[in-house]
Amino acid sequence: MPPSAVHVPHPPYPTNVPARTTSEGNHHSEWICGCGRSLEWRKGFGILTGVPKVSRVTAVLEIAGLQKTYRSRKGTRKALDGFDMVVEAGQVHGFLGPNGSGKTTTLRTLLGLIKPNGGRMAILGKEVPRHLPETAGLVGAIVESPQFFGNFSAQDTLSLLADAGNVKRQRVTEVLELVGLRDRGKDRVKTYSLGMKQRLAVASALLKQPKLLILDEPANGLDPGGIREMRSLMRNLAESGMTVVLSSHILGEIQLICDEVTIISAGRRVAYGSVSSVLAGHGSGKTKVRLEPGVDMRAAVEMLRANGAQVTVEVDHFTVGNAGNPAQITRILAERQIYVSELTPVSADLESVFLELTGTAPVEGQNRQVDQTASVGGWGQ
Ligand SMILES: Nc1ncnc2c1ncn2[C@@H]1O[C@H](COP(=O)(O)OP(=O)(O)OP(=O)(O)O)[C@@H](O)[C@H]1O
Repeated sequence: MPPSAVHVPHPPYPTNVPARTTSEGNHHSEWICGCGRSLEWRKGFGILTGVPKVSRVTAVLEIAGLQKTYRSRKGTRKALDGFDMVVEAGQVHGFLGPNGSGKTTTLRTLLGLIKPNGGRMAILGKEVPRHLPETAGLVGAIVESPQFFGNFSAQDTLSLLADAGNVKRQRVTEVLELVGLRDRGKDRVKTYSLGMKQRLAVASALLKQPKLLILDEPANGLDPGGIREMRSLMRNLAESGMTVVLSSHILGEIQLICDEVTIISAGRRVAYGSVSSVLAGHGSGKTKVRLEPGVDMRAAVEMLRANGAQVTVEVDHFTVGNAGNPAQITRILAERQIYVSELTPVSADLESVFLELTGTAPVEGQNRQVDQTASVGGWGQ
């Protein structure tokens, strides 16, 4: 059945129906028209058959099986290899991946700047690129560093964009305030620092009060204070109902700010879900050990090292890096009448999980090449 035959305009967006996730992490959602009928033609779009239907659309962004191969005289390069992504309404969603993993390709494809070779995408319940004209006004995006006229001020730049997009001039003042450029809004852009230009870019993406904001490295060039301000801006926007997709290499920042993350490697999704669930699946392999007060920590450490443990000593505790079975630690120490008062697995942080999942952890004595984890299909062949 062709889409037009069943498509009834959807309720504006989005609903508060929670997404459901299986133990395997599969996302289950059903696409329902305003009339309440299921859009059967979307069945192949990441929807599992035989799954009970939720009553409304909850995903602001849904990508399924996206494929993109760049072709040139030199050969082909597979940038996206069946990539999937789901972003629920009102989230700050981190989009992470090493250099060359396919993030920009995904975002550019989503915005209609690149044609995919396969897969399906929908923004705010509408398939793109077919419905891009309807969704374009609802999406604000900075995918590559935007170029501004150096002789224009931020205010001139935004006013021009506002006029072109039928946005009220009042909104220019609001977005300048939001991104912290109020006092420099009348200065020429060529006098701006990198971070100030970045703020202007975010302001331009916010002009239309988009429902979905896509930002590629928004913290690029920002000072620590600016990064913190950007973080609270993102959170405030999400709290006001906007959905924010954030691509960044600053993983500590992502861990602080994002509700959920999608990790891409070699054009495929390798992990997704809430930050805590992604972390929960990956222990650090380290165990923190604290001894009873007054016990000789140095003797305990020596004993463990003699048994092959990799121990890092901190001020009032130590960490064993390779304790496959933490009971070994207590056994070795107890044999010498040394007793532990704390034995805690150290949880992984997003950076170490990222490095593990994407295979990009530095290896001593090796210079990893950017494409080392990519699936390269005959470049130069
Ligand atoms: N126009 C192009 N022609 C050929 N190959 C391309 C083109 N654009 C991107 N690629 C290749 O596609 C792959 C994915 O690139 P992409 O820019 O999507 O990565 P990325 O995850 O955004 O990287 P980064 O974090 O460095 O910005 C890379 O191997 C890149 O070299």
